[in-house]
Amino acid sequence: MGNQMNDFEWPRELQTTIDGLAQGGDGVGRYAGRPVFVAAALPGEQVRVRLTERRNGWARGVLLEPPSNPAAERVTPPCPVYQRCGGCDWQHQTIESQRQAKQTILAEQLRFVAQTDQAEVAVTAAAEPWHYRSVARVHIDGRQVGFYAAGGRQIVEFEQCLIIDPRLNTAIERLKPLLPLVGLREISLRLSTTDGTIHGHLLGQGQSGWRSWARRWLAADKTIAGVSAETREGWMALAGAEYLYEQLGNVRLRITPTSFFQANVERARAVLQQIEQFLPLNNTTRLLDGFCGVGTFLLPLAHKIGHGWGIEEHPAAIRDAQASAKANQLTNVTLKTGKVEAILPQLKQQFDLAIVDPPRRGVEPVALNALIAAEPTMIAYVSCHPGTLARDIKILQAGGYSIQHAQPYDFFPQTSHVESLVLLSKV
Ligand SMILES: C[S@@+](CC[C@H](N)C(=O)[O-])C[C@H]1O[C@@H](n2cnc3c(N)ncnc32)[C@H](O)[C@@H]1O
Repeated sequence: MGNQMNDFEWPRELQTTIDGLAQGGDGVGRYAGRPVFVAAALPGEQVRVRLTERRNGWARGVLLEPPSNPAAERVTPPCPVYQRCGGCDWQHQTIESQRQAKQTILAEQLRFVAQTDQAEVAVTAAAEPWHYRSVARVHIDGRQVGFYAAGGRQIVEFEQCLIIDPRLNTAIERLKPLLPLVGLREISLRLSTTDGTIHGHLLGQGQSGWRSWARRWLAADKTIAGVSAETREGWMALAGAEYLYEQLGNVRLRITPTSFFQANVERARAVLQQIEQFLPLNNTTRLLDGFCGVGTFLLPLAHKIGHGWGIEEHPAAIRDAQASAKANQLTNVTLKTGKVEAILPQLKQQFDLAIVDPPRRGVEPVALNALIAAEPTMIAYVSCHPGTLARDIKILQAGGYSIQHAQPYDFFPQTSHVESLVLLSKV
């Protein structure tokens, strides 16, 4: 328990009424004026809570029993390992209320952190609530295969995960009889939604026997197109195809096993389409894609612009983007390896339009200031964390930008993760 020296004495258990949902997914109640974050609790519910973390200004806890007055949005989670597996924290509420909550969370972050009332948050753009993930990262111990338990490293086995693509469930079932494999701790399986092939990436203490095991896996399951392993230097191919490919717009993107690529590819396509509609691209446009990954947004837009710049810190992802640019005959892109905060200030390049899609920690202030200095007329900010998004928007607003459109995209139904697209334009 994360107790701290307190001047406020929290009880072990308490009763409260939930009045909202916090970024991060918990219900929020109050005790002696201080917020109490309660897992799996919904607004309006009166709950009895056992505290698991007590701080001076706030506490966190879990339900002692089902709420006495369950919210109308409460549903029975369909997954048999719900709350044991650390995967889906919001299966206890309807998909409609999840989406409404994501909208509220984004609106509140923009209001309270970015301090803007000007932003109207559009209705959450939604897609398939189940079986949407094209990546599954399973942990392995001997013959045990599963996901980590909530808040721990214990493996929770499952028969059919309800949020991964059914083809990944089948591949995991076919994999089990081939185990154990000495030194194997984890496999990341990625499905190409374009051609249905799967790539398996092995993590652990690699052994000489892994290569022949990989060949056996390929022979046992025809959907597995390639197997690779993590190494100290990066990665190595063990058997079959080295790369996976996904079609986005009119571009076929190459994806190395260690490169970031979106886990919900259908939503990534929807965001790309929306960016394309928002940004007034033409054949003289100078477009920046900060945090470009394998070129997910930049390359499909390249045929519509004058010149594009992509910046990405992971060398393998930039090599993928370069290979895809070449294979798709896109000669009007400059791809730079390195941190956006280091490269952008040095580029001294003006842009007409910009896309940024940073990790959860958001964009460094030095990079935001360099972006402002580059004077794009519009910025499309794709975010996986509403808090850091709102913090960064505050800086962009001070730099002369205002929000034109803000919308959550439901990339991860059944979870509290909020992905959003915000369009800003120069005032
Ligand atoms: C959320 S992903 C987006 C990638 C790409 N836009 C896509 O949709 O596939 C963020 C990317 O930023 C990269 N990254 C993280 N921190 C970075 C930094 N400081 N500078 C440049 N790239 C960074 C990661 O390697 C990752 O590829």
